[in-house]
Amino acid sequence: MIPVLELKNIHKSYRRKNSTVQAVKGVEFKIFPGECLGLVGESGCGKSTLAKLITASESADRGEIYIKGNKILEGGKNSHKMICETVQMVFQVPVTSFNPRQRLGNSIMEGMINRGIGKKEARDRAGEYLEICGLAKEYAERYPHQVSGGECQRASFARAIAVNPSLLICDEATSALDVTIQAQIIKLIGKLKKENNTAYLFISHDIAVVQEICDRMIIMHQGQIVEEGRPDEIISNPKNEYTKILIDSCL
Ligand SMILES: Nc1ncnc2c1ncn2[C@@H]1O[C@H](COP(=O)(O)OP(=O)(O)OP(=O)(O)O)[C@@H](O)[C@H]1O
Repeated sequence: MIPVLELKNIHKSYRRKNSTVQAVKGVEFKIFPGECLGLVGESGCGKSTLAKLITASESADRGEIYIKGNKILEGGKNSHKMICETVQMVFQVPVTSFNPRQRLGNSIMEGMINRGIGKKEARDRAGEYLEICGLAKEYAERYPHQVSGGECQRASFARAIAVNPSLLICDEATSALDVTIQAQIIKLIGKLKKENNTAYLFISHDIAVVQEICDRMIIMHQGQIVEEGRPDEIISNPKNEYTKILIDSCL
């Protein structure tokens, strides 16, 4: 089976005024269709950098990224198109990812219209996706500042799933939600995984949530993968010293 996403020996550094930070050092992993991969690690270990590299908002110093078997080329038009068609992202603070002057419904419709769906159908579907994500259709008429953080997060999931992505990257996407909304979103992720074969890269500090929804998990420490495996196995029998500390501090 061809992975939806494959990272090979990825390195990324950031240059600061008087120093260089090695944010990602030789990271490799694959995600297959319908699989949810959890990415866990302390603040600053390079998780968001990986998400930025996958969506080409940053470019790697070294290494290769493949989406559905196709190599992503920096600045390549085809690569950009493929990322847009295949990958969607949901962020921790969704309000900043919405255009403040656009109603939520119009933001959700945008991706569908870009894919050739008629305006009327896109509008109907936007309402349906909002409902799938636990919001009334009427939320389509609201602006981002007129909804709560949790509601905005659900609208952001609606926007992401409206274009039926093969890979959905959730970067701390459930961290700011209260437990009931979080449970709804987790249920939704499970449903989409099963029904649409959507693959997930689920970036989180929350090992308990990762254990609940992820098929595999990766532990990152200082830019490197230090452990990889099934969440239950890692949590009950961590092999790496850092993993042990992380699990003890989280559970
Ligand atoms: N644009 C940038 N310029 C310079 N350094 C950066 C930049 N972006 C990230 N870094 C540094 O790279 C390292 C990895 O950052 P990254 O945001 O990937 O971590 P993270 O694991 O996502 O952290 P968090 O969980 O806090 O979001 C950190 O040391 C961070 O300070």
